Amino acid sequence: MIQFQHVTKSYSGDKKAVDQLSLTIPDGKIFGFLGPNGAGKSTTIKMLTGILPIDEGTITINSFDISKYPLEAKKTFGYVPDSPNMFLRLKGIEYLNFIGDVYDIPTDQRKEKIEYLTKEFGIYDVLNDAIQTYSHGMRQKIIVSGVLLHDPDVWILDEPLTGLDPKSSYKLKEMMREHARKGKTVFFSTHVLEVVEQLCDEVAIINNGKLEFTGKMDDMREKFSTEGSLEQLFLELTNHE
Ligand SMILES: Nc1ncnc2c1ncn2[C@@H]1O[C@H](COP(=O)(O)OP(=O)(O)OP(=O)(O)O)[C@@H](O)[C@H]1O
Repeated sequence: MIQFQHVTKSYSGDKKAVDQLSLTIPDGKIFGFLGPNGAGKSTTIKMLTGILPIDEGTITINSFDISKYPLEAKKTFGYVPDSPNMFLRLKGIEYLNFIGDVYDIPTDQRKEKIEYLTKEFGIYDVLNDAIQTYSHGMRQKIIVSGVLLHDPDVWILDEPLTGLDPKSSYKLKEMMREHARKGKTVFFSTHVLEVVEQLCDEVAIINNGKLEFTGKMDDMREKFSTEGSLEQLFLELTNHE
């Protein structure tokens, strides 16, 4: 479970990138964090994962406060960032073995899992190439494989489907469903309404740093259809490339 309590963040000046966000992400559900470009999704996820300090409020992941107990909190989650341009000089296999070392995954299990995951995502044959030679989608797949390799309880995914080919996107969605079915936590962000409609059990909508809505998908549809003030937001969430 993830809990945000009155979380606020400004980069500079008065404008708040995230403003008094309070939100609970339950276990056993796929939870979508939806908002147009610049709404505050990545800032929220960067605070959640301990990359950015929180100005005000608290965030707990499986009861560990990310500011007070960062190591304990970090052991419980896996994170796929929106930009997969990391560890570019490593070969794919070196990156996955590095993750295996960090999370103490026994060598025999590691080999089997790496083979399974990278075959599922169609990157097995390029594991001996440097990540910098990979396309955006392939870089994303190696990072997703790294997260799945250590199989954390809590998955935090920032725009995970952007840049994935349809087959890999389908596979990742299936894996997210399976993880939630096992009673684990899946929290992902997107600026595309259609993605949450396909995938989510529950959704939170953020706009200009503020929470506009949180609840079940049917209630979100109802809110969009009945509240005229949300029309512009709805257009921004549906009108994408
Ligand atoms: N490093 C930064 N310095 C200053 N302002 C920033 C920085 N990063 C983000 N912002 C601002 O904070 C606000 C929220 O940005 P954020 O990246 O969290 O939005 P987002 O919902 O993730 O958008 P996108 O869908 O485009 O990734 C925006 O107004 C953005 O311009």
